[in-house]
Amino acid sequence: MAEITLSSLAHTYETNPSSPEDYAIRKMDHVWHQGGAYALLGPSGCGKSTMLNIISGLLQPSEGDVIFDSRIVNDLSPEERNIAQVFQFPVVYDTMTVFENLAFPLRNIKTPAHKIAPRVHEVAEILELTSVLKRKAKNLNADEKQKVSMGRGLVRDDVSAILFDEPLTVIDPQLKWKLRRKLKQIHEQFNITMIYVTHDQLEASTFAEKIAVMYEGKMVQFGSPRELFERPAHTFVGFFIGSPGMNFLEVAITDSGAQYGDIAIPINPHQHAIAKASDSGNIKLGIRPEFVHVWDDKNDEAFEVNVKDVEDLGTYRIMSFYFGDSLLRARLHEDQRVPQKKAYVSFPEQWLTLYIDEYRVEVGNE
Ligand SMILES: Nc1ncnc2c1ncn2[C@@H]1O[C@H](COP(=O)(O)OP(=O)(O)OP(=O)(O)O)[C@@H](O)[C@H]1O
Repeated sequence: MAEITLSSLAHTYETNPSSPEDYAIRKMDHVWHQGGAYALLGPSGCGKSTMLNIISGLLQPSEGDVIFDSRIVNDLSPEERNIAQVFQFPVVYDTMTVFENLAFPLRNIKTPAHKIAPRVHEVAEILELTSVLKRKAKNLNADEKQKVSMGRGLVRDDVSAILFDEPLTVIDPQLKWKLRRKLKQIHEQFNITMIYVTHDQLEASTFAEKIAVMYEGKMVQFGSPRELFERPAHTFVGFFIGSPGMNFLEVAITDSGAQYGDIAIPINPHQHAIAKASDSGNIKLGIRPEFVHVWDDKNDEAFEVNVKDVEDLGTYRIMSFYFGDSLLRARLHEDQRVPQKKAYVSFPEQWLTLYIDEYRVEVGNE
């Protein structure tokens, strides 16, 4: 078991990188604490697999160090790093039985014979593989094979960490939910560091205590699911997390607040001061649809807006409306009056976030 530190880490697949865009991982520092349940979340191509392969030792970073506790492990192989990795597609030995597949990693590290069967049975029990232990792996279906693959990762209790690279992609949707819960249970039981790569926010937030969001080779936020939702540190996090994502308005900063076209929007004084001092031409206001206040009646605090449509999503509704030239969204509660052509909305100051060059400006008391 280990704390995994990435120190000044960067990786490029190019031979002569000339710009930041040439890097699959841009220079970064990060610590994965021992025993954490983490998700690495981001869209296709943002660098998730590259990061995982650098931690496991399948890939050598172009720059920086991978440190397990206080030891630099850059030159160590995955076996020497003691990392278990579970991939998108099952890695099992077809001609072996399920029992032999699960026992294999233990035999590899010369586990005494009397300890092997109890451990294999324990892991098989958790993954509900007990009834197929004697079956040849080639006779299993895709779900069962992937469970065996995961079991092979989980069977050793001496690993530094277990890395999962989209392990539930091939799994039937019904079983996906169950397996995610199992992984969580295993994490609680064995206290092993787990890093789980996914591009699915639901998968990430049901599994992980903390989520690292990657975007264009950068880790743009590392926080709890709640932090990512309430305080997105980067516009990408606001856009990517939540359904629908955050609303954004490109604004100018005036002496009194933010200005969107000819509409003045009051903002937090601390954020206002920072924005005023900035010479950036890229300033945005963000607010989640959940935090847009939709009033039943006209009042001094509210902006009058034109409603485009209201989508019924069962327990709630999403109202799309025009604010100046921008199409924004607000979430309506089940029992809330549904506005017709006109609606009255306001943006509560505590939920209005200012972004300069795509990064969030902290509010004074945070
Ligand atoms: N072996 C390689 N050679 C060259 N470029 C690569 C290689 N592997 C990945 N890349 C590039 O590095 C960037 C990051 O890829 P990576 O596979 O790490 O992303 P990812 O977030 O895991 O994506 P996905 O979810 O699609 O697997 C992408 O631009 C990709 O095209």
